[in-house]
Amino acid sequence: MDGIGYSEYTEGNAVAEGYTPHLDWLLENCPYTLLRAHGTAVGLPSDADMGNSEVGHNAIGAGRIYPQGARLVNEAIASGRLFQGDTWRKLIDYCRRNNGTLHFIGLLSDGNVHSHIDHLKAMLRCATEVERLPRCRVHILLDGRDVGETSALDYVIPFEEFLRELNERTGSDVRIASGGGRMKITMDRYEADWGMVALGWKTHVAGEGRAFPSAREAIETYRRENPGVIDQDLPPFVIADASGPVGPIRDGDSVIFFNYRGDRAIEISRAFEEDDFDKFPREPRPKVAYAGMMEYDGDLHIPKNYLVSPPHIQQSMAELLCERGIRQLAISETQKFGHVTYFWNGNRSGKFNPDLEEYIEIPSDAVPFEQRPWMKAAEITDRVIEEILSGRFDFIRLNYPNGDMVGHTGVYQAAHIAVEVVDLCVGRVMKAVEKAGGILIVTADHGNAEEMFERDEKTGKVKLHADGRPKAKTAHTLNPVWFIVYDPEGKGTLRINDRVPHPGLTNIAATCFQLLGLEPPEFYDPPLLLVS
Ligand SMILES: O=C(O)[C@@H](CO)OP(=O)(O)O
Ligand SMILES: [Mn+2]
Ligand SMILES: [Mn+2]
Repeated sequence: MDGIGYSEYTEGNAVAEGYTPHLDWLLENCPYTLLRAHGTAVGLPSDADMGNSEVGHNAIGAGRIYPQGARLVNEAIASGRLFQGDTWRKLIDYCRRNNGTLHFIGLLSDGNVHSHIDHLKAMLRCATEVERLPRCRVHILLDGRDVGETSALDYVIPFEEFLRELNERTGSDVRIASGGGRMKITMDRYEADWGMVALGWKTHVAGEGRAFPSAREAIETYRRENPGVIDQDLPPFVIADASGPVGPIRDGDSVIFFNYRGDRAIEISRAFEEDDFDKFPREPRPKVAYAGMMEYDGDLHIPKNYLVSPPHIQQSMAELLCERGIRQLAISETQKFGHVTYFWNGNRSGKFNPDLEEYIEIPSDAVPFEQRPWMKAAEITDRVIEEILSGRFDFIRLNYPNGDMVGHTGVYQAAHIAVEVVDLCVGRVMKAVEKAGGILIVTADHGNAEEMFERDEKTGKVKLHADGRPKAKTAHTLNPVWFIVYDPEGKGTLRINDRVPHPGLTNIAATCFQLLGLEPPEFYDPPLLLVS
């Protein structure tokens, strides 16, 4: 149940306020516990970091905690290693030799899911103060999904001030060159909508699009013209002065995509790197040196050059279950397909053993999900029931994206429907599991839909707009998630082991081994159940 967490608050809680008879029944009748799904429990820098799907699925699949991208980049910057590495040197030398510009493209916020603005600032400082590059350009993707839904100017205004001060001090010329909402351009994932990447290319690379004198004016104008639009959906813009766009990407330039998380960074990286590329016409396609903050796909080696090495996740559960001959199915719709495959398997896209594994992707709708909160849950369920009853698999993992994808829209009524849809489908899966003589685990990778209104951190009170409406929250949460075991035949023989210290997502893998009758690897975090 992606993005369905537990919160004691009921106001703005689409899970508590939704009609969820199956979930209610499970919590009434089955062993369950709450798992930590954020912060250090999933390898993030601090417990102030909310959970997300990458770290959540990595943790579930890996069975133990790995320091994650956010932490690895912090460390590489703090130690100076990032700036001594081959990739940084190569990009600096390339644009210096060609009298080119150093470009940065990425998500401008401190959400710490895909990126962190402090990483960008540290690189700009080094590029100007230390490397003495005369010119840098920044292409900003507006967030509103991992941070407040209309917080773009809270980042853009201080950032413009930071650039002004930096330019004054170093004599360099650093400017914002283009941008747009992250759900409109550049950050598509799992090939759901290449059109977004094509539009990002046109904006950042060609410098084509509606022109504004500054990012601030672009944002203010778009908000005035489209009342109610939230940052992630703001249209693209190009910054121009009297002589035209200030920062198209040209031959001899270097480009750093500064997001560290892979799913939404792979497509744009492919557009920069692949010679045989047929997803959209790249006109122009400048000769540049390109690098990502991290290696985004460890199997396909995308991109070729990266600044920081990703966590090297090994011996994740899918791999070890293959070694034990367990036949496995992974299933979801496009929006979360990579989550149950690529993230679950430690950020690798290939199978471990094609004879034992099958991956099913149900194509997602390409619409804003508040318009289709049911998404493809029914289709996923039809298919999984067929597969459960076929007896072809020993272990099935399934992701319902609704709580998360609809939660991100900030539309409360839609989130309500999303949660009820998931509950309805869980009910259908329960029946199939019972018929097949299996066991069902119901859990989640992090919260979202259980907290649809912003709350004051100190008082816990819901924040309100001037007109009294609650402020929508689009981001993930710090809440724990349920871990419920439905064992229709077991007659109460399974119990939660209360002695497991600080249970979190990383305890799930060993628990699956336990339920499959296998000894869990001793380097996994301990299983959650007592089996008697
Ligand atoms: O949509 C996304 O990219 C993230 C939020 O930034 O959500 P999730 O981690 O659930 O995929
Ligand atoms: Mn998720
Ligand atoms: Mn999400």
